[in-house]
Amino acid sequence: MATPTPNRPLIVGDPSGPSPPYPLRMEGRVISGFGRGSKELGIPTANLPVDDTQTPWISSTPSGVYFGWAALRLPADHPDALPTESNPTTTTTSTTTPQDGQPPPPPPSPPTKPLRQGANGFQIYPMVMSIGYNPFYKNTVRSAEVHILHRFQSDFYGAELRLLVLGFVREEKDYSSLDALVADIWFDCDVAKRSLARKGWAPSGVGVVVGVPKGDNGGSDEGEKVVVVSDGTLDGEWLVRPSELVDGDEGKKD
Ligand SMILES: Cc1cc2nc3c(=O)[nH]c(=O)nc-3n(C[C@H](O)[C@H](O)[C@H](O)COP(=O)(O)O)c2cc1C
Ligand SMILES: Nc1ncnc2c1ncn2[C@@H]1O[C@H](COP(=O)(O)OP(=O)(O)O)[C@@H](O)[C@H]1O
Repeated sequence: MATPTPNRPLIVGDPSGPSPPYPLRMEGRVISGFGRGSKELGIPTANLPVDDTQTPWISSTPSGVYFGWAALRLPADHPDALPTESNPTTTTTSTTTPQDGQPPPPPPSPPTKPLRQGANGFQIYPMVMSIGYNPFYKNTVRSAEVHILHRFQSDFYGAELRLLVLGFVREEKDYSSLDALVADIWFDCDVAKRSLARKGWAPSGVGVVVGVPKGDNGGSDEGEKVVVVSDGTLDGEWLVRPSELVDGDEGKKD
């Protein structure tokens, strides 16, 4: 049994971008898990079916924590669904929020071109995920569960979720307490945010917002420093290609 992992790096991977076997791809509709994420941990995790006919790499990949980008296709009536591409409202540019004791930053210069936030109904978010047996809970079935680094106003069971997995953070562990597990997951979130906030790790042609905590010691203060990585160099087209799933078959939670 373990305490939170000490002295681990806050950034994973080379600045130029992911290296083989990454990126790895996984997709499906969000299914129910054991209902612990929100209630016990305060960290909701969207589960995807673990099926090696659909995701050939999943059975051989080491259990552990991974990070990358999630593309989520929310139903139009979901409170977090964005306007459609035909009616874009969002333009972005690189900016940060003020740091304590520092003068406010100059207003952002106008963007040279509007950056799309996604396409074909998909919205892109940074994510951190766990693949494995959750030794703290002693699961007997392997699960794949994703914490999207965004505060959603409501659930999205049944929504189509695509994952571009870009790197490995750490092995999964048992813990001496729930607090120790939660502390390590928050640190994983910080590692994902910082690692993705680099041009070589951000999708090209898409504006993405990554909240990075202000301090250097991790923490869960999402959004204290907001980094907008405009137009990275990573090929993210797979994330936003048109959906092949039939709507109306979302298998929503009762
Ligand atoms: C980034 C991340 C790291 C995780 N690391 C571990 C871990 O090291 N050990 C473990 O037992 N569970 C780990 N989990 C899994 C949580 O225990 C799991 O999300 C929780 O059991 C909720 O499951 P549920 O979706 O079935 O409710 C991790 C989850 C996430 C999102
Ligand atoms: N930031 C988020 N990341 C992942 N899922 C979220 C997030 N916010 C809300 N959810 C919703 O919460 C659900 C997961 O909650 P959780 O308590 O872990 O239950 P379950 O065990 O059924 O997965 C997801 O399926 C999704 O609908």
